[in-house]
Amino acid sequence: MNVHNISKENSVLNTFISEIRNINIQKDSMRFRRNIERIGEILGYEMSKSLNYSISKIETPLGNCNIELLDNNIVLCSILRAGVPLHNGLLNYFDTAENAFISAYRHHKHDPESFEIIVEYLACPNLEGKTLILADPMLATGQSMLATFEALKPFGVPKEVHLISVIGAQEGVDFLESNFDSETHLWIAAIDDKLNDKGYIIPGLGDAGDLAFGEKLQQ
Ligand SMILES: O=P(O)(O)OC[C@H]1O[C@H](OP(=O)(O)OP(=O)(O)O)[C@H](O)[C@@H]1O
Ligand SMILES: O=c1cc[nH]c(=O)[nH]1
Ligand SMILES: [Mg+2]
Repeated sequence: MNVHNISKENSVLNTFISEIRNINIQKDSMRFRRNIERIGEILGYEMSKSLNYSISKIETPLGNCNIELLDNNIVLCSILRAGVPLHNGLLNYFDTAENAFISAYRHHKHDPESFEIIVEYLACPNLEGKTLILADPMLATGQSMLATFEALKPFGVPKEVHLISVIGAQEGVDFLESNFDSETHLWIAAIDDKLNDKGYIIPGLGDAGDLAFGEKLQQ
């Protein structure tokens, strides 16, 4: 897998990452969602540099020019719930992308430290030969990303797969590296050191779904 850790280079991205992590600023859910969206825009822009382009002739009011435009047929798939603002950010840049949504949540069976991933809702176009972007802001154990990717398999074989995440734990990145093929790309805005015993990223930011949309009752 090709891992692109965008925060290796300083940029305005650092501001948005610091705000979603900051215990005070993150309480403003509108700002939290907007920051995730802005990070989605930046990750999408960085990812776009790896896509395929071909020359188009553009007529301006004063003449013609050639410009290389995106060839890829993109399907943008986000993991509910926390993926929604990230999806919006990516869709801001990939105007003609097709869209897919899939749900994944942690179901705690007996104790708070063990869980399984439940995939229930799935709406997806044909993926055959397309460029699949699978987006989820938090990459903790990596199990949601893998479970959703497996659930998408009946929809066709994508030409390219790009995973997009905002904050990951090194453990989750390693898990994806051993479960996705070497051609897959991971575009990520920050990689943290570890997970706690409940599978939360440390230092991370807390619960992204709750920060974006409010607390939910455990099922
Ligand atoms: O890498 P993993 O260990 O699988 O964890 C990451 C998952 O956890 C969060 O979702 P959560 O289950 O909190 O659902 P939510 O988006 O509805 O809050 C996050 O959005 C990922 O989907
Ligand atoms: O740290 C984490 C891990 C999973 N889901 C989150 O929202 N945060
Ligand atoms: Mg989730």
